[in-house]
Amino acid sequence: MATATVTSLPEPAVRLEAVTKRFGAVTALDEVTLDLPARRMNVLLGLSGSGKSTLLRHLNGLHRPTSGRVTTLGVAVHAASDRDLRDLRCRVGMIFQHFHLVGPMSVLENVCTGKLGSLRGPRLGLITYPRAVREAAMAELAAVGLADKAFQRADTLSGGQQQRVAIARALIQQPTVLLADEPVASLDPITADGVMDLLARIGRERELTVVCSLHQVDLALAVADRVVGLRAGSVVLDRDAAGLSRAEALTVYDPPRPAEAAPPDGGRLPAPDHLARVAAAGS
Ligand SMILES: Nc1ncnc2c1ncn2[C@@H]1O[C@H](COP(=O)(O)OP(=O)(O)OP(=O)(O)O)[C@@H](O)[C@H]1O
Repeated sequence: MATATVTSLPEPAVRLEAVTKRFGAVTALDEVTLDLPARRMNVLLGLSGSGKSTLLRHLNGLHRPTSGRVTTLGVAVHAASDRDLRDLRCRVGMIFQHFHLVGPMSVLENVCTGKLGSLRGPRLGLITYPRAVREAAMAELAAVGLADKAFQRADTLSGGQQQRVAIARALIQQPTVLLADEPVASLDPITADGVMDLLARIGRERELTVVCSLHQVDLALAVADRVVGLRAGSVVLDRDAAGLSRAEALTVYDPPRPAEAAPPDGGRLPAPDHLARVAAAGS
């Protein structure tokens, strides 16, 4: 299987073909086939446990599928060597719900750590990073509006500020794809709006392919170009956000009917009739 890295930006940026992921008896993803367009804000919606994080983690090889194919930026992730994955991860940034900053470290050094994947050898202390990296980190902090916090300990910042630092840490990699796993789930609604606005604006300005899981439907509709809905590991909605109504988006959260109750092996739930009608209305 070829796993060559490509230099031009493929379209779609991400392709999943019949991807199934099982954790023991649990089927987290069930035959997911999906294309995510390049240079767009792609939002994943779905109940807790529907498979959003699992899907995201397949895109940079943090998970490998039980079966099926995952292609990110032209790299066959399902078959990639560790070295191919390391190279891919230099082009695929990731941010998380709980920020994953090093609390006692300065904000600026936290941003510099985003470059560790492409620097040789360990670094300890801001001064051990090349000047060009420190300057790039300052520029990214300015881009997220936090240049004045550069020399403060990361754990003295608010949650919204910490997530902005995490965004700056991802941006210093100069990624082509940015994965965001519930980036605002720990934030109050106003701060969440601000962080998502920032993410959407930077994504547009830098022509990033963003893949972001969210729990807030209204926020998703406000920022998304494409909305993908997951239920019990299956795609039940895959639409451009333009023209997608709130009611249609909310169908992602419809409970399965009793006849669709998950079999003991955690197998696939069939899509309800009304979702088929929603899909047909959008085609
Ligand atoms: N490492 C793992 N080991 C075992 N089961 C897992 C693992 N990761 C995920 N799962 C299971 O896979 C299913 C999908 O989980 P996943 O975290 O992808 O859902 P999610 O939609 O991201 O949920 P949330 O919104 O709560 O983060 C769940 O049943 C979960 O318990």
